[in-house]
Amino acid sequence: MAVQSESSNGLFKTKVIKGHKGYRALALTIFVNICLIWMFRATHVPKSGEPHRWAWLGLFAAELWFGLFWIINQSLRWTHVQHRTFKHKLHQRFGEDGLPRVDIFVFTADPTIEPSLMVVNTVLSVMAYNYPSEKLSVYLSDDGASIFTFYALFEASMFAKHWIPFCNKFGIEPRSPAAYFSKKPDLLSINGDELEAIKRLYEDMKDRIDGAIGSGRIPEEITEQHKGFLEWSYRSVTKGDHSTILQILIDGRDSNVVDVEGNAMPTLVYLAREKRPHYPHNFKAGAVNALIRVSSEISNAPVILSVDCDMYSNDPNTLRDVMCFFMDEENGHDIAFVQYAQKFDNISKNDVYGNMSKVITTVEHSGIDARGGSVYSGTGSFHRRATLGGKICSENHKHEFITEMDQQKQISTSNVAELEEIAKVLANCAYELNTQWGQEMGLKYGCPVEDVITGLAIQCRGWRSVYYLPEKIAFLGVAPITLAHGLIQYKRWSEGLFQIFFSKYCPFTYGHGKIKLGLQMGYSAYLLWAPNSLPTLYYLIVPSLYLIKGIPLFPKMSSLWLLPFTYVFAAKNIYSLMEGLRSGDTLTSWWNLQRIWLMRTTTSFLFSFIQVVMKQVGLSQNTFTITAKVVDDDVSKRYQQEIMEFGSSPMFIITGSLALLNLLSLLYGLKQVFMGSEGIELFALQIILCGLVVAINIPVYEAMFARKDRGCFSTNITFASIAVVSVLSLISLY
Ligand SMILES: O=c1ccn([C@@H]2O[C@H](COP(=O)(O)OP(=O)(O)O[C@H]3O[C@H](CO)[C@@H](O)[C@H](O)[C@H]3O)[C@@H](O)[C@H]2O)c(=O)[nH]1
Ligand SMILES: [Mn+2]
Repeated sequence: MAVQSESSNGLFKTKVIKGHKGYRALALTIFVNICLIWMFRATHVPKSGEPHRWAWLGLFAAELWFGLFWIINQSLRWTHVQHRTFKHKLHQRFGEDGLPRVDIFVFTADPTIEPSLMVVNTVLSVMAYNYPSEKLSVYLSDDGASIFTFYALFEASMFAKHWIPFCNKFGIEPRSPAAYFSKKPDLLSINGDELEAIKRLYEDMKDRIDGAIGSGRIPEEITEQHKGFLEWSYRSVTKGDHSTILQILIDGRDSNVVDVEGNAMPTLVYLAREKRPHYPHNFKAGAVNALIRVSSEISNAPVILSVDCDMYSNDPNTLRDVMCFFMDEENGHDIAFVQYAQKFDNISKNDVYGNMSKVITTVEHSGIDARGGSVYSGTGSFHRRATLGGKICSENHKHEFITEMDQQKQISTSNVAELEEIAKVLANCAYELNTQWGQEMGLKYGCPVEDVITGLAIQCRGWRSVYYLPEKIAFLGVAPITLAHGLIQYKRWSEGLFQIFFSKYCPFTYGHGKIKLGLQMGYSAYLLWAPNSLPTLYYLIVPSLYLIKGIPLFPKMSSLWLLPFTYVFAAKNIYSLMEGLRSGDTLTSWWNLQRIWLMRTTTSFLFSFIQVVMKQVGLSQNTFTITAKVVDDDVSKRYQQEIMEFGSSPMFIITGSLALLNLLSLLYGLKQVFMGSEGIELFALQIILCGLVVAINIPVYEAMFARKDRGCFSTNITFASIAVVSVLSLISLY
C-alpha cells in the first residue's frame, strides 16, 4: 500500500492510499469474466421462432447493464484518501482571536414528525461547541411554523445559560443534553451536585415543553415573557400560509447578554420563512436559501454549518477540526465545503435496514474524494459562505482568502427590533422572484436531492471539497426504523439522483472538462441507482418463470461457459463481504444489507424510475416526504429485536410477489432434480438463483405466514402477492 502525503507543514494532511494492487487484479479478472458472459449471450442467441429468444435477449440486456454499472462503480474503489487535521497547529497559528465566526443552520419542518424536544437538543449541542461563543450564531429554520417549536427554542435559550458553562467547565461530551443524560455520566470528573442541578433544570424544561404540547397550549405566564409568541396570536399561522416570523432570541452582540458564569452567549435566531399557497417553497433548499440571506444580515459569518434537526453534534471540537481545512494557507483556499460522514445513533445490533452503510461511509465516499470531490449530502456539512453565493474559484481567491476568514463581524448598529425588521424581508416569498436564487445562487431548486446537485455545481466552478471521517464521530442522527420509512427515503434519494442524470447537470456533460472523468463516474454510480430496478426485476422474475416452464436460460452444468457466471457472482460477493467486515459490518449485517438492497432496488428504485420518467413528460411534480423520526414503542421494540416491520404499503406487493414466485420455482426446480430428469444439468444456475432469493427473503415468508404482530404483512398485501404470482405462473405455463 503506497502512501503519499501533501501539505506536511499544513493544518491538515491528506493520505492517498494507492496501489490496491490486489483489488485491481481482482477487478481485472471480474471484468474479463463479465466480457465472457456478454460473449456467451451474444453467441448463443436462440433463433427467431424459438420460445425463449426474447427472454434471452432480455437477460443479455440486463447483463450488459449490470456490467456497465459495475465498471462505473470501480471509480469508487480505485484509490482512497484519508485526511487528518492538526488542531494544535491551528491554535498555535491563529489563537482564539484568529478563529473565524461560524453560522450554524438547523432545519426542522414538522413538529409531529420531528419532536420539538429533539430539535432543541440538536440546537443546544451546537450552541455548546468548544469555540468562542461570541463567534457563533445558531439559526433554527422552522418550516412547520410551530408555536411549540418556538416555545421549545425559547426554553432552550434560557437553559443554554446554564448548559454551555456546565459543558465547558467539565468538558462534557456529547453536548446534546438528551444524549448526554442517556449515557452514564463520568462522575469522577464531575461535581455530583452540579450534575444533579443541571439534570433537574433539563428535566423541568422537558416537562414544561411536553406539558405545553400535551395540553395544546402555552401558559400565559410564559407567553408574556417574549413578544415572539404574539406572532401566533395576532395572525392566523398555518404551516403553508403565514408571513415571515423572525425572532432573535439571544443577541450575542449585546454585552449584557451573558450566561450564568458571565460569559458571552452565541446568537440564537428563530425563523419561519413566509409561506403562501401560490408560491413554491422549494422544501429544504428554499429553507437553506432563506437562512443564507437572513444570516448574512445578522451575523454574516464566512463559514456555515448545516445540520438537520435530528443530527446533534457529538464532538465539541468539530469546529476547530474543520477550520484546519478552511484555514490551511497552502491547500485550504480552494476548498468550498467539508462534508462529514453521516452516522446514526439509533441503529439496531445488526443494522436490519442497512442504514449505517459502513462500506459507503468508509470505502465509497473516501474513494469518490480521491477522484476529486466529495458528495454534499445536506447535513453535517460546512460551507464557505462565498461559494454558496455562486462564486467561481480563482487564483486571486488565494489571497482574498485569509482576509475573508478574518473579516470582522458586520457590526450592525441596529437594535434587535430593527435588525429583525430588516432581515425579515429577506425571507419573504416574493424576495426570490426574478433573481438567481435557486439557480446560480444558493442551493438549487427543483430536485429532491438539492444538496448533491448543488455540490456538483460548486465543484464544476473549480472548487475542491473534502469528505471527512474523523476518528471521533462528529454528528449523530436518527435513521428510519421501519422498512417502509427507509424505502420511502431511498425513493426520494434515488428519484432526485436519477433526475440529475437527465437534467442539464448530468455529470458527463455538465462536468465535462470541469471535473475529472473519475468523479463524473463516481457521481453516476449513485445517480444511476433507479434504472437498476428494471434489470434486477427482470433477473428475479424471468429465470424463475422459465424454470417453471422448463426452459433453461443459463449454460449447462457441464459447459465451460458456466465458469464466468459463477466466477463473477462469487468474486463480487466474497469481496463485498470482506469489504464489509473490514469496514466494521458483521456477517449478519452484511446479509441484511444484501436483502435491503434487493428490496430498495425492486421497490424504491422502480417507483423513482417511473416518477422521473413521468416528470420528464410533465406528468408529475416535486414532493418531499419528510423521514419519520419517531415511532410507537411497539414498533421500536421490534426494531431493537431486528424483526422487520412490514405493514400495508402497496410497495410490499412487489416484495411479497418476488419472494413467493421464487419459492414456487425453487420447489418446481427441485422437483425436477429429484424426479431424476436432466434437471440439475440444465437448470443448476436458475435453481441456485431462486434458492438465494428464497434464502434472503426468509423474513418475508415469516411476515406473511408465521408472524401475528402488527409489523407482519397485512392480509390484503399477502393475498395480492399470491394473486400476482398465480397470474404470472399461469401465463408462463400456457
Ligand atoms: O420542506 C422541508 C422539508 C425538509 N426540511 C428539513 O430537511 C431535513 C432533511 O429531511 P429528512 O426528512 O430528515 O430527510 P433525510 O432523508 O433524512 O435527509 C437527507 O436527504 C436530504 C435530501 O433528500 C437532505 O436534504 C438531508 O440533509 C439529508 O440528511 C430535515 O431537517 C427537515 O426538517 C425542511 O427544512 N423543509
Ligand atoms: Mn433525516
